[in-house]
Amino acid sequence: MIQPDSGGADASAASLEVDGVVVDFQGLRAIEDVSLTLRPGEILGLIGPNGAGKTTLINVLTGFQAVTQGSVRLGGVDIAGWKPHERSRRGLVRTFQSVLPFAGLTALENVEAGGVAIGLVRGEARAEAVRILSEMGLAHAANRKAGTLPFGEERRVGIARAIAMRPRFLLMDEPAAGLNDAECRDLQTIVRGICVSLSCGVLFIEHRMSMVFELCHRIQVLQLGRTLALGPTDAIRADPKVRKAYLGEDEVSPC
Ligand SMILES: Nc1ncnc2c1ncn2[C@@H]1O[C@H](COP(=O)(O)OP(=O)(O)OP(=O)(O)O)[C@@H](O)[C@H]1O
Repeated sequence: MIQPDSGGADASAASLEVDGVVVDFQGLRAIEDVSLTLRPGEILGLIGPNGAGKTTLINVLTGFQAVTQGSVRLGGVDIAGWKPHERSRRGLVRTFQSVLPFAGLTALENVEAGGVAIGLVRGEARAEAVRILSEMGLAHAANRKAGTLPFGEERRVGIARAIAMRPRFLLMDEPAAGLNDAECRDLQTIVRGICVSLSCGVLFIEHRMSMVFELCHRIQVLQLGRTLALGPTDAIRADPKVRKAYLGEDEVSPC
C-alpha cells in the first residue's frame, strides 16, 4: 500500500486538524476531548460502536455542529467562523449516503452542480462533469435522472459530485452502506484513486471492517465520545482493547 507523507511541519500545515474538541447536547457530552489529524493523501478510518460520536465529528468538520470547546484547522487556519458552504468551497467536502436531494436531476447535472458550488462557470463545470463521469464508468448514465439509477450507480454519482468539488479532504460517512460485494470493491478502487490522483485526505467512516482494514492507512477508534485507540491499521486490528470494545473476538464480516 502506498503510504502518504507523514511527517514534518509542512505536513501539519497542509493537514485537517481537530484539536481537543468537546461537543455537548443539552447535558449529554457526545464528544469529549477528541483530536484528529488527516493528512493529504492518507485514508484515515474512523470507527466505533453506535453512538460513539462519529457523525457528530463529521458535522463539526463540515460546520453543521458548533463545538463546546476545541478547534478545527484547515491547512493551519482556524475555520471556526467558516460556514458550511465556505468549507466545501475551500476543499472540505463530504459525501452523502444518497444523492436524494438531487434525485430529480440527471447524473450530469448532479456532478455539474458540484463544480458550480465551488465557483466554476457552468460550461467549465459541465465539461469537468463529463470527464469525471466518464472516468468513473458512468458516461452511459449521464442523462438519466439520478433517482432512477441502480443503487450502486447513484452512490457513485454522489462521489462524482464530491470529486467535482475538488476536495482537499473528503469526509465519507458510511459510503458502503447497502452496496453489494462487487460495488464495495469498485468503491475501494475509487477511494484509492481519489487519494492518489488528487492527493486528497479521506476520512472513512464505515462499519464494514474488512473494507476499513484493506483501505485505511491509519485508524482512529472512538468509544463513548473519546478516542480509544489511534494507529496504523495493523496495530489497531491487533489491539486487544479495540477487539474487546468493538470488533469482538470473531473475525470481521467480509465485504
Ligand atoms: N442532535 C442531537 N441531540 C442530542 N443528542 C445527540 C444529537 N446528535 C447526536 N446525539 C447523541 O450524541 C452521541 C453521538 O452520536 P453520533 O450520531 O455522533 O454517533 P455515531 O458514532 O455516529 O453513531 P452511529 O454509528 O450510530 O451513526 C449519541 O449518544 C447520540 O445519541
